[in-house]
Amino acid sequence: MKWSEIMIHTTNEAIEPISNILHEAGASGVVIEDPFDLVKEREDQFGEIYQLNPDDYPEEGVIIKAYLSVNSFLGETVEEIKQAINNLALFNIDIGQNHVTISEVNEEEWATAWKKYYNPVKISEKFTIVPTWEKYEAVSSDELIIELDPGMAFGTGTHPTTVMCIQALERTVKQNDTVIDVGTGSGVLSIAAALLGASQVTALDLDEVAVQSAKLNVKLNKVQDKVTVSKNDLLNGMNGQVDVVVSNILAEVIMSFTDDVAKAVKPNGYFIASGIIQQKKDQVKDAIISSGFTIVETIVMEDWIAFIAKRG
Ligand SMILES: C[S@@+](CC[C@H](N)C(=O)[O-])C[C@H]1O[C@@H](n2cnc3c(N)ncnc32)[C@H](O)[C@@H]1O
Repeated sequence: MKWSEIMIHTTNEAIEPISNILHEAGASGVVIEDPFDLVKEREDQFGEIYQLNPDDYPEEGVIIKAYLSVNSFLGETVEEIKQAINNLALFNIDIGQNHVTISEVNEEEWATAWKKYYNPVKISEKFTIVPTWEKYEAVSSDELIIELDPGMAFGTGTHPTTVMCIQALERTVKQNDTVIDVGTGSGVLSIAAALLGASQVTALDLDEVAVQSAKLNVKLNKVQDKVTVSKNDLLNGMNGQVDVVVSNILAEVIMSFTDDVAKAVKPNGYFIASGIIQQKKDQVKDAIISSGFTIVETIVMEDWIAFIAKRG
């Protein structure tokens, strides 16, 4: 099969909405080239073990690459993508240079392009994320390993918004806790919660592709006895209360359902909210506090913020 590579030069803030647009347009996976990854490696903060080529990275902003199968309506698909990206500006999302280029590649190149950027990576004190196709031996006996095949869902486990959630889960989840993961993507956060000792984890996503991907990864990590994956819009229709709700979604979405989260969290339980771009930090914080939470920790990574909030 022939593939066409679409390349969009944009901003950090626009990664998630543009990735969603590309997924909805049928793109097969999305690769993010972010110059922060290079800096991160130089700092060697978490002992990352891969080499990156600076020539592949933009000097400012990020490049999002995705692959579309070449068919008779490719031109229309590309136009729809461009239009949807332009519309993001209406929601005050900074789309930066918004430079879009298209080129053709074959299937073999696509397979390499995707995997080149995804290697075993230690993302927190306890967790190392390992792509299913890589061999990896644990370095220490208390290291926790998450094997992942994100397929077309968001959640390679290495995005700053995900990393912050995993670090927050490490600090909040206790043995036998119950957890809800809203917007599970590849299922990475639910798997992390189960490996940290949660007895029951509910993984929810609106996107059927994510639901299938999460189910696969839950089995791969042998936590299917603890994690249930379902298609659901945020917390709609959910009953009962849990110890921890974790959600890595856009700031606007977080703000839209903080009251529902407050109903779903037990007194003294936690809400971990991520996917928040710096500029939206105060708005999201206010929304979380006005729903009855106290912010106990603010985590910052690159342009992103995550909150650990406790219900009073
Ligand atoms: C940024 S990804 C996070 C994936 C994963 N939890 C992680 O941390 O890497 C956000 C996910 O939220 C899902 N999502 C967006 N809106 C949603 C909604 N209204 N209800 C449930 N899931 C939603 C998307 O499909 C996507 O999989």
